Amino acid sequence: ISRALFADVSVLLDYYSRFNPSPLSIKKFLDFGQKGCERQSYAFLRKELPVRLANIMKEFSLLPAPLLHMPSVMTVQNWYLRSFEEILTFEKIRIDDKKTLENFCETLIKIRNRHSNVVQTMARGVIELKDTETIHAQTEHSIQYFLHRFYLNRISIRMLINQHAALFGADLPGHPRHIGTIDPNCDVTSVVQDAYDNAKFLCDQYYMRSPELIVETFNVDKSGGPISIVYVPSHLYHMAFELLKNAMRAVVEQHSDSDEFPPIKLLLVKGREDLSIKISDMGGGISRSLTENLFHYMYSTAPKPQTDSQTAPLAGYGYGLPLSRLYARYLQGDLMVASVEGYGTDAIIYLKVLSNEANEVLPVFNKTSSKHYRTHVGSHDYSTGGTTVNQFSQPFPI
Ligand SMILES: O=S(=O)(c1ccc(O)cc1O)N1Cc2ccccc2C1
Repeated sequence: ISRALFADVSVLLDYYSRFNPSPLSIKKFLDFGQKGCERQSYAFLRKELPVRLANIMKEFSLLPAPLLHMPSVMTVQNWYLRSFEEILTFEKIRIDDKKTLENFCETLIKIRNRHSNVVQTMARGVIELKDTETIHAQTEHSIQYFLHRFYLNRISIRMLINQHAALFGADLPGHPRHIGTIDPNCDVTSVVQDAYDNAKFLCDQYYMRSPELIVETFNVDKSGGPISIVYVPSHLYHMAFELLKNAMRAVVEQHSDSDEFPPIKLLLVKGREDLSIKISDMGGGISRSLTENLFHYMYSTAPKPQTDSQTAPLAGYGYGLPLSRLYARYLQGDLMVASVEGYGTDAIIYLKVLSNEANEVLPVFNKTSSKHYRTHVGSHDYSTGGTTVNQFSQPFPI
């Protein structure tokens, strides 16, 4: 980028990163989709998208220098810079005639396509870093912290673009009753069943057999009808598919020499506040010390050659679990894994039942977030008798 242009862009980055992103609830998305118009969406997005882009782009510069200078990370940064500039060209335009609205929508779709491989490209950047140098605790913490926020920010930007393109753009029309990517009556049981059918298909292809699924549902409002919420079916599908794949793999590998598998149990309960989906497998489980690694982005997406079956079953887990948890957290839900080593694992998805409570959760660039890139994760404030790391970072002479 030419020097003058670069100076100009960094001024704009500073300006837009000073605004906090404006979270929308799934109810607001729904109401706007049913009665909002393209001009209003345009007026909102041409400010909100630069704000969300600038907030995460400022955080890029806080990344540990070694990662920041990895070729793949530089590539992703350039995609963000170009997209940021392209949207800003609409901030200067006064008129919002039909042609401008069309150009805006085309620009959003071009940006969505440019960023389609961001997850893989960033993953490659982390692997490039791992292959060039050892990663210290602080660096690992900063990378984990950044990637959670970076992917959450990306989910939110793609949600805004997808809604605008689906409602006003040339995107293929989805379900007639869907509002953009949102289903006002998302039938959770049928989405989860779809996820199981597809995971089963893959499992049968790879292992020649697969465990059955037993579904139990409870609806506290006793309506007796299907359990449904206002939600984004593609997000729910992504989460359920990931957890069912993990459960199937665990059961098949744990019971490889027996001729029948313990079934995977899925409990679906719609409470007053939470809709919970618990997926229980008897796949042998995982120790507590390894459970936290399940959500680390450090594990390469290309699985390491498994030396023996004793090595952690999580290597090569790719980003499926951490990204699935971000989809849940994006609209104030959550995803948890509770394992009983030697027996099996429960994985639970929590979603908000009330659409006005399902607000976007958006990372904000400020002093608090910047602190996370500086604090020293090494000093502990608990002693466990093992190698207590003290401020001298050497074990006490015992
Ligand atoms: O770590 S797990 O307990 C496990 C983790 C997440 C999940 O959703 C379900 C799970 O079951 N598990 C994954 C796996 C793969 C191969 C062999 C054995 C195991 C055990």
